[in-house]
Amino acid sequence: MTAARIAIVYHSLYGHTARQARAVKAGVAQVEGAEPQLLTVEDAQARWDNLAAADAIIFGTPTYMAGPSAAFKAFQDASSKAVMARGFLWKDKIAAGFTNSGAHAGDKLATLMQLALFAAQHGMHWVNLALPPANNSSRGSADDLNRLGFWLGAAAQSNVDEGPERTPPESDLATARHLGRRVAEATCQLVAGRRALSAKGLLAP
Ligand SMILES: Cc1cc2nc3c(=O)[nH]c(=O)nc-3n(C[C@H](O)[C@H](O)[C@H](O)COP(=O)(O)O)c2cc1C
Repeated sequence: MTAARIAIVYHSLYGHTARQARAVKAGVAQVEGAEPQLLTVEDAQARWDNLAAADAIIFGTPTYMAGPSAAFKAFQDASSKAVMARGFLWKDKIAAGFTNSGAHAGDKLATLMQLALFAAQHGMHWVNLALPPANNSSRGSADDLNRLGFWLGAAAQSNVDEGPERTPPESDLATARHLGRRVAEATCQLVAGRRALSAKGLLAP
């Protein structure tokens, strides 16, 4: 069986989003046949061929000033020349996203929307979170999966006076694992479907 290759490209200045990225990777690794590869934005810009060979790319960045961090944006901008101009190399790959910030809302939605638009510019298929919003009733709690109530991707909140060994909380890391697992499942289905069509000579070039 051909493995589904899933790259996770992220930036993290202080380590909090890096913890979230490792949780996404752990979720991918839960799915048989899925091979995660964790890359910082700096690594990724030295290994564009790795990303071109991936079946899915999950993008992760802290929310800084209501959007992706400058380092993540530099990676996005570099992809114009290294990916789009070289022949739309990410077209038809699966994409998803996650972000982490200090405030509970913190304008994280703006970051996830920017990541989804970025994926659309590359012709990728966006996979959402598919979890009900939680922590929104008298029976809810901050321990709930998707406690921050996002749909487009996985969100995490890190207290600004605590290091990454203490924050984000386990509920946000579990939400990140959920996203990784969901992307891995969707990617394995896509890879298997393409292989089946190819065997029948029905896959469009
Ligand atoms: C330049 C800068 C801008 C920030 N802007 C936001 C923001 O718009 N919303 C928010 O909730 N937190 C904001 N924060 C807090 C960070 O998102 C938060 O500390 C996050 O955990 C940092 O992630 P990192 O450790 O992966 O770098 C900002 C922090 C910095 C340094």
